[in-house]
Order: sequence, then structure tokens, then C-alpha cells
Amino acid sequence: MRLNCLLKSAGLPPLKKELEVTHVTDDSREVKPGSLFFALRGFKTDGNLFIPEAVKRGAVAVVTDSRDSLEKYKSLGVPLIFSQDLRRDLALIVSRFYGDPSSSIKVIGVTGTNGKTTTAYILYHLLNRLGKKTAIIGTVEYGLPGKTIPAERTTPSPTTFFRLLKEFKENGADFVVCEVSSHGLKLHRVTGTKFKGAVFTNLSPEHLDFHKNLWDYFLSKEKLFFMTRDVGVVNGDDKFGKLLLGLRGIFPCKLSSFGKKGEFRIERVENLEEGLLVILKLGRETYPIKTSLRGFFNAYNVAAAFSLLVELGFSPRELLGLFDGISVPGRMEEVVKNVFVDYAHTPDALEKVLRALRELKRGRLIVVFGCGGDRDREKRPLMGSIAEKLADFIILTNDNPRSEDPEQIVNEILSGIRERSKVEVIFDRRLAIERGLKLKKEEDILLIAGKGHETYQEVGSKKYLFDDREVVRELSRLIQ
Ligand SMILES: CC(=O)N[C@H]1[C@@H](OP(=O)(O)OP(=O)(O)OC[C@H]2O[C@@H](n3ccc(=O)[nH]c3=O)[C@H](O)[C@@H]2O)O[C@H](CO)[C@@H](O)[C@@H]1O[C@H](C)C(=O)N[C@@H](C)C(=O)N[C@H](CCC(=O)O)C(=O)O
Ligand SMILES: Nc1ncnc2c1ncn2[C@@H]1O[C@H](COP(=O)(O)OP(=O)(O)OP(=O)(O)O)[C@@H](O)[C@H]1O
Ligand SMILES: N[C@H](CCC[C@H](N)C(=O)O)C(=O)O
Ligand SMILES: [Mg+2]
Repeated sequence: MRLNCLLKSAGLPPLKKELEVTHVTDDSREVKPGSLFFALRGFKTDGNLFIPEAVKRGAVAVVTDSRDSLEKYKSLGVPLIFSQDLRRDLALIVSRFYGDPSSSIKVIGVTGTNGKTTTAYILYHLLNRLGKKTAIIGTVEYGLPGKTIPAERTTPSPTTFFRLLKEFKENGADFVVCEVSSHGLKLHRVTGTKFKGAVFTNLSPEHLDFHKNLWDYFLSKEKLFFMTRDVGVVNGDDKFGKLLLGLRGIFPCKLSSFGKKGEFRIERVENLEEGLLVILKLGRETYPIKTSLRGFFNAYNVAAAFSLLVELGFSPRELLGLFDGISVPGRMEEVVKNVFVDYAHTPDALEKVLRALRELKRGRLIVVFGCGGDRDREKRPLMGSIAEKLADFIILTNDNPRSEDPEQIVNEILSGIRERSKVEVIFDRRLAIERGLKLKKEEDILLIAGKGHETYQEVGSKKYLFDDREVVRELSRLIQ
């Protein structure tokens, strides 16, 4: 593709000499002859350091936001292009490079602190069941049904994101449902996407290491609604959801609300033997929805998906029967009787899950959890205090400690707990799960929280194979 055509899509001035670009990347290790290289300043290193390597590997031009680099690398013999907003321009150019795929495939974005993966899965399954070929991009996997690959991150880099959209389009997809994380929005991973629909699930403290304050976190999430053309559905019971709804007029899309007081009203939720019955009201009509998802909070995810599809023009009656049998890996997954694995790794999620399990319990509620290292530290004492309030016994353990000292992480969780007699600390997660299983009497419920679908544990810079669900299955067989 012509370089000037790409530059134009980001509003950058054309070069005098026309060049052909065969590939766009921000990673020098991926550069090949014909690549356009973006030298991004990251959190760990600076892409400008890799400009010589990129040119050596065949980059035809380099885009940078460093005036120093424009001087320093003049002699390398390739055009050096200046951009004031490099991450934004990278996304716009990659989108153009892959043929602006969001113009011809319907993209749904799901954002919020908790419930993105669950809501995205519900939408993905419903749309496929409605005969619309639909792909998913999210925390667990990327791809079309039966052809997915494990995800690296929730929202991939723009070079991966737009390539995936193009591939889905070529494979005949009608829709793609994407989880859009606040990192993804702030770091311009999806900028340039024309979203057809968007969902806002909720917002509570999380990622405050990256966002510094809740306001910045909210403003990142809000960006999704400026990129959405048709409809947005918003949790009207959430404080920040209310704020979004109050701003209705400023977004290009129509906004509707769901929730106990929403336009799509959650009238009643009942626990069933193996799931939930969610009674939704829209105007005078009542819609009973039976789902295999567990936990009252899932009524919100069900309502979010239902309202979005109805707003997109699907018949509500047609949707009703389609919610049963949907499961989401590692979310309220009952691995063996009364032992649940759940991805709750925020205070709000832990509270919701523990409350949901209290509704189901006949005996005690035991929880095994920890907190990830190199992530938000503010949530640790809050999660400790929530566990103390809602669980009968707590086993603190390692989540993904990464580069942090596990003892320090656990101490920060402990600082939120007053009554230490109901807490045990076992750093080895396998031994902690074993202890939980041994303590658990038949009528008790055991929750293993924080890692959900993850199949590894990150200690230091190494990733070891570890899957809470496998460990539970294996140990339960041994203990019996
Ligand atoms: C804070 C953050 O999101 N960082 C992401 C970001 O890293 P970065 O921009 O800091 O990059 P860097 O490593 O400093 O490198 C700078 C530049 O030099 C380039 N480089 C580097 C080395 C080299 O040899 N040559 C080269 O060209 C890199 O490609 C990059 O362009 O871009 C990298 C490549 O795309 C990502 O791997 C990295 O994700 C890190 C690993 C991460 O953990 N991100 C998490 C926090 C995240 O994004 N989470 C969200 C939210 C999850 C949720 O709540 O659901 C998600 O969407 O997953
Ligand atoms: N609507 C909701 N409100 C509050 N908590 C929820 C909701 N839905 C799910 N949860 C809880 O949050 C956890 C994470 O849910 P899910 O994976 O769907 O969210 P997510 O937004 O994709 O999270 P992440 O950003 O980590 O990928 C679940 O395991 C559950 O404990
Ligand atoms: N999407 C979340 C995942 C956290 C999961 C938890 N197991 C951890 O490692 O902290 C994040 O990137 O912060
Ligand atoms: Mg997710």
C-alpha cells in the first residue's frame, strides 16, 4: 500500500517521494523488508532505541514522536516522519492498512471493570445461535467458534486487533464482540474502530496503578462511546453508568439503560438449581430469561446483552430461549460439587461473588485467594476486608506475584483484616487449595478466586503451568 495514503488516514503530511509499504509494526523484532516502523516510547523501553535495528531489517520509513530521533537517525537513509500522537496515529494507520475492516464488519465493544468477559461471551453465543457468524476478542481467547487462539491480553495491540478484524471479515463474519479494556482505550489499541454497539457494565476501583485516579479511569472507558455509531447500553444502577447516561447528548450513538431502574428493567432474579431466572421488563412487556449462569450479579450481564441486541433490532421473544447452556470459562465455574473457581480479582467482583455464594450455602463459605503483583496495590486491603466480612474462613495465597515479594502482597491484604483467627496464609497455591478442600465439609462451599481461566502462574518473570480447575479436579480425586 502507498505510504502517502496511510499517512493521510492519520492526517500526517505526505512525503515528496512515494513509497510502498507491505507491513506496519511497532516491534523492531517483527520488521521485514517493506515495513513501516513506529518507534513507541513504552513503559519498559523506548522504541526509538530500535530504529537502527528496524532500518537494518528493511523498514522503508520510521514514524516517531522524538525530535531527537529525527536528528540522530538522519543518516540512516530512510524517511523519518514526526507524529505528535504516535499511538493514535499507529492505530489509524494500521486500520487503514487492513482496509478499514470495521466499516464492513459489525463491531460490538464491551467495557467496564467487571463483567466484560461474561457479557461478551453471552453476546458471542447469542449472535452465533441467531445464525450470525460472530467472532470474539477478549481476555480468554480471540477467534471464530471452533477456531480460537488463547488471548495474550484482553485488548490486543492495534497491529493484532485490526489484523484480526480483517481476517474475521475474510472468513465471512457478520459480527465481532470485543472486550475493550481501559488500557486498550487509553493506549489507543482500538482507535479508528467504528463500533456499531457498545456496553458499559460498571466501574469500581481497579488498575489505579496505571490510571492514577478513578476519573482518568472513567474517561478512558467513556472514549468507547465516542467511537460508537448506533447504540450503547449502560448499567443505570452504577454511579458511573449514571454519569454516562447524563451525558447522552454528546455521544454519536443512542444510549439506553439496563438495571433495577433501567429502561430494560431487572424486575426480579431467582436462583434456580443450576442457574438463574431473570425477569426483565421493557415497557409493558415482561421477558423471563432462564440462564445457566450462576450468581445474582450475572443478571446484569444477561440484561446488558439482551438490551444491546434488542436495541440493535433483534426480536426480544426470539432471544428468550437462547440464554440457557451458556457458560464462561473460569467464571463461577463449579468444578466439583460446591467448589467454585472464579476470576474475581477486584474488590467489587469478590464482594459480588461471595454474596452470590452466601445465597447458595448451607454450611460455611471458605475462600482461597491472593492478589496479583505489579498491579493495583490499593485493592489489596479492600479485598481483605470484604473477605473478612463475607467469608467464614480465609486462606491467603499467591495469585501471580510477578516481580513482587509474595509476603509483602499478603501483608497488604492482611492489613484490611481485623480478625486474624479466621485467616491462614499458605503461599503455595496448590497447597492452599488442598487445605481448602480438606477443611471443606460436605455442606460447605469453597471459592478459589482470582485466576479463573488462567492456565499459568507468573512468579518472577517466569510463567509456570497452573490451572486452578485442574488442581481442584486432581486433588479432589486424591482426597476422596
Ligand atoms: C502497560 C501496558 O499495557 N503495556 C503494554 C505495552 O507495552 P509498552 O508500550 O510499555 O512497550 P515496551 O515493552 O516498553 O516497549 C516499547 C516499544 O518498543 C518496542 N520494542 C521493544 C523491544 C524490542 O526489541 N524492539 C522493539 O521495537 C515494543 O514493541 C514497543 O512498541 O505494549 C506491549 C506490546 O503491545 C504490551 O505487551 C504491554 O502489555 C503489558 C505486558 C501488560 O501487562 N499489560 C496489561 C496491564 C494490560 O494491558 N491489561 C489490559 C487490561 C486487562 C483487563 O482489565 O481486562 C488488557 O487489555 O489486557
Ligand atoms: N456484572 C458484574 N458485576 C460485578 N462483578 C461481576 C460482574 N460480572 C462478573 N463479575 C465478577 O467479576 C469477575 C470477572 O468477570 P469478567 O471476567 O466477566 O469481567 P472482566 O470485566 O472481563 O474482567 P477482566 O477485566 O479482568 O478481564 C467474575 O469472575 C465475577 O467474579
Ligand atoms: N485483567 C487483569 C487480570 C488480573 C488477574 C489476576 N490473576 C492478576 O494476575 O492480577 C489485569 O491484567 O490486571
Ligand atoms: Mg475480561
